[in-house]
Amino acid sequence: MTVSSAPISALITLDDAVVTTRRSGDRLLAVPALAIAPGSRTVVMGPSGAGKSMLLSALTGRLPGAVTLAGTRTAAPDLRIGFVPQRGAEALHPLLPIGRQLRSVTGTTPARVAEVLAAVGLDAGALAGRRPAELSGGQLQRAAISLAFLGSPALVIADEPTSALDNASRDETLAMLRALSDTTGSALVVATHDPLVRPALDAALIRVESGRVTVDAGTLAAPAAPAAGAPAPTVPAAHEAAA
Ligand SMILES: Nc1ncnc2c1ncn2[C@@H]1O[C@H](COP(=O)(O)OP(=O)(O)OP(=O)(O)O)[C@@H](O)[C@H]1O
Repeated sequence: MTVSSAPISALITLDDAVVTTRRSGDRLLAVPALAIAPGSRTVVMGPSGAGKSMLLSALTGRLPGAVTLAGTRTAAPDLRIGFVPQRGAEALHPLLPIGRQLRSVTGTTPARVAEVLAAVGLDAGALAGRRPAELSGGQLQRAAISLAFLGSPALVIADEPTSALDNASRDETLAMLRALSDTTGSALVVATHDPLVRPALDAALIRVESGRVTVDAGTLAAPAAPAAGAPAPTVPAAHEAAA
């Protein structure tokens, strides 16, 4: 496995990457060529067991111990990746109040946490002091999303972030992810079974079938570069690093 930290325009690339089991050498995933551009949105779709979660792991470069990755993976220097799991509770410590854990994980202030919770529609005054078991599934997913974006990552990866939600919470969550990726400039890669996710996110499409990854032609184009002299994408106050 080659890992490069040379400056590249893509956040992450995989070239001729193959994931196999260590014990039997069975091939679980093959990625001919894939690049995740800054600020892009991508949906990964495919049947159960096809290799969607394995592809997300391969993008992060952190794979389960039972498998190995061959080929070439490049990543932008100091790349920060936020993660949103299927159920928000999986991203949260079960015993700590929400506000306290968001503060301690990211080293930020209570005011900043309140700001970030407000950005995902949560009232910090009412919820920051509660433990995860005292929040609904939709509220937990919002808290997990705020945690994923809190560190201003260049890339947020989400593994079936809406599959445990009802339709209303799903639609709100997708709108939130889209708005956050727009306003923060973070790229977004979302694995899902749900065909509604891609149009809701206005995302490019990667298909995974029986471990084979294909990219819909032209859908992973990088976003338009800012005009010369244009300011860098602005990050709203709720997503700026704490002073
Ligand atoms: N830690 C592991 N060790 C060995 N094989 C694994 C491991 N994790 C997953 N696999 C295998 O890799 C293949 C792809 O699994 P993966 O979890 O990526 O599928 P998926 O497309 O995300 O499925 P689902 O939609 O059901 O979550 C499956 O055959 C699975 O059994």
